[in-house]
Amino acid sequence: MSFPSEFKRNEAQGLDLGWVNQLKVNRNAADRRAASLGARRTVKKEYQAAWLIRALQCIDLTTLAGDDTPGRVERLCMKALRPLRSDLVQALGIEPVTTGAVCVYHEMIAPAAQIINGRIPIAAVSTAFPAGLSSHETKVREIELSVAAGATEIDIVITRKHVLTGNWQALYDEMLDYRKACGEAHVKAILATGDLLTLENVAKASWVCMMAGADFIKTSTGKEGVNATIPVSLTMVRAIREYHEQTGFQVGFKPAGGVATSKSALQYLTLMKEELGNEWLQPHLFRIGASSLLTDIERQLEHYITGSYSAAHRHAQP
Ligand SMILES: O=C[C@H](O)COP(=O)(O)O
Repeated sequence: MSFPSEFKRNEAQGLDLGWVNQLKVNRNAADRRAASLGARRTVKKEYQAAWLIRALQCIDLTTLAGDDTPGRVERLCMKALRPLRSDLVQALGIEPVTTGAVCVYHEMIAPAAQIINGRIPIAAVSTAFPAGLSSHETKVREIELSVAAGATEIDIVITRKHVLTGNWQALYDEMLDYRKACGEAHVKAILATGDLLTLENVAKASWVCMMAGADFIKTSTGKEGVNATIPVSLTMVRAIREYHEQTGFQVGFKPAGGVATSKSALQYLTLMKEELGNEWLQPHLFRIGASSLLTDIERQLEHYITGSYSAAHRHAQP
C-alpha cells in the first residue's frame, strides 16, 4: 500500500460557500503558464530516466473498456506488478518497481485481486462511471460493494449538473456521502473537466470536493471529448496548494485520459514539482490514469540503455 502510515488523510471541512463563490481563474494567465511548460526543454539522460521511473511508479494502470475480460485484467495486473523487463531493471541498477495501482470496473475487482494479492492498490471506478447519472442510493451502494469486493481506492464521478447549475451544496453533499461510503478506502473525485465549460467551474468543483473530504481530485474519466489538459491541471493543483495552505491537508492529483507519451508525463511531473513541490511527486499524492503510457515509458527507458528504440509491439501490452 503506497500511503505512508504517518500520512494524515484529508477531512471534511464544511462547505464555505462564500469562498467558493468568489473564486476566479485568469484563463489567459493559465494558458500562458501551460504554454511555457509545453515549450520547456525536458530533463535529459539519467535525470530523465529517473523521472520516467517515477512517472511509472505513479501510473494507475487502467483498463475501462466494455469488452474487458478477467484474462485481460489479469494480464494488466501482472504488468502492473512487473512493469519493466528484468533486463531493463538490471541495466538501470534499480530495485524492481510497480505501478501506483491498477484501475478497473467493479466487475473486474475479483480477478484483479487474485493476481494483485494486496501488493498494490486496486482502484475501482464507481458511482455510475462515466456519466454518474444513476440514483444517489445506487451510487452509494456501488461504492460499498466495490470496497467489500476488495477495492482500496474508489474513483467516483461527480454529478456534472450540480456544477453546471451552480448547486455547490448538492455537490458537497454527494461527495460527503461518497467519502463516508468509502470508509478506509481512499476516494478520488473525478471532475470530468471536459464537461465543466470553464476553468472557474473546475476551480470551484475542486474546492467543493476537497472541502467534503476527497483524498484526490482527478481530471477526467478518459471518456469525455476533452480529457486531461495542462491548463485544467494547473487550475486544480493551484486549488490543492491553496487548500493545503488553509487547512494543512495534502490532497492528491490525478490527471487521466489521453496521457500516453513520456513527454506529456514529464510535463505533468514538472507541473507538480513547480506548483506543489517534491513531496507531491510520490504515489500517495500523484497518479497518472493511463492505459498506454507505460509502453512508451518502457521504450524510452530501453532507448536510454541501448541507444535504440524497439517497436512498441515488442513490449507486452496489458
Ligand atoms: O482513468 C484513466 C483513463 O480512463 C485512461 O485513459 P487513456 O486510455 O486515455 O489512457
